[in-house]
Amino acid sequence: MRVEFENITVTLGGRDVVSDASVTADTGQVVGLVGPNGSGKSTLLRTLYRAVTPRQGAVRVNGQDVRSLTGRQTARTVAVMLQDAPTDFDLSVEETVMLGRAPHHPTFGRDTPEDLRVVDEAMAHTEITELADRMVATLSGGQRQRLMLARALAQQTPVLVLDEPSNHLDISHQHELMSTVRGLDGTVIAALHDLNLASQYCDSVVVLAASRVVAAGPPAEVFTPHLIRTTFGVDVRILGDTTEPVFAFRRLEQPG
Ligand SMILES: Nc1ncnc2c1ncn2[C@@H]1O[C@H](COP(=O)(O)OP(=O)(O)OP(=O)(O)O)[C@@H](O)[C@H]1O
Repeated sequence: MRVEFENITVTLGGRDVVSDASVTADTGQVVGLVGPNGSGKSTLLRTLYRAVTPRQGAVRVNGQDVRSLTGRQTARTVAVMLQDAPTDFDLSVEETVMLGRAPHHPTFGRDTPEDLRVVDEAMAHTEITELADRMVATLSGGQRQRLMLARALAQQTPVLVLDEPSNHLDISHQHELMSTVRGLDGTVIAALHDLNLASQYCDSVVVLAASRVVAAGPPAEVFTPHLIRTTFGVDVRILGDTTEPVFAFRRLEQPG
């Protein structure tokens, strides 16, 4: 499904925290949102799953304004993996992944063999099968993050939103996660802090700074030393070749 954010402005606390942002993710693409803390990445994502209403603009999924979808239709269309997953619910890992099936059930419907198959597959994909009977509260940060991805995968939606999905993951699981989402058929939009991960796994990246989109396109074109310096305030050395650049960052020397 094609996702379009069209001239989105979001006002919170009397301030435009997203200003006139337009972003398109074509069907099957992985699009990365990058930018400094507070630049508006999460807020822009929230407009897609209707946790925030834009003051101006519209978000469309395959041409349809998300505001015209029911809650159930939204849950069947967009799955969300948040950066700080709640931990205070008294459920096992498997039961939590099963929550992802809820939008596919009739009200008070029972779990079907198909639900169990999808849940098993999602747990295997995210390497949490051996944790299936553990209570969520006992998991480590990284295990919890993989659980939240499993729940989102079990939802089997054509659009997946990831909000800083890898902040608790070790390096191997960061790559595992990105390569899992890369291998999905659906459209993925992810807020990412790691420019190397964004560069390696995203078809295109969108750079937000101070609530505005300042650049968008293929990572190799967008992530220039100039853009990284002006947006993030760090110097960058680019290693490797131009098709697979690797960034090494260094704090800007202070003048004087
Ligand atoms: N409910 C709210 N009321 C007032 N301001 C808010 C609210 N929610 C977010 N903001 C502000 O909006 C701005 C953008 O926040 P947002 O979480 O979208 O940024 P972000 O780019 O995702 O940041 P980070 O990289 O730190 O996660 C921030 O200045 C934040 O403090």
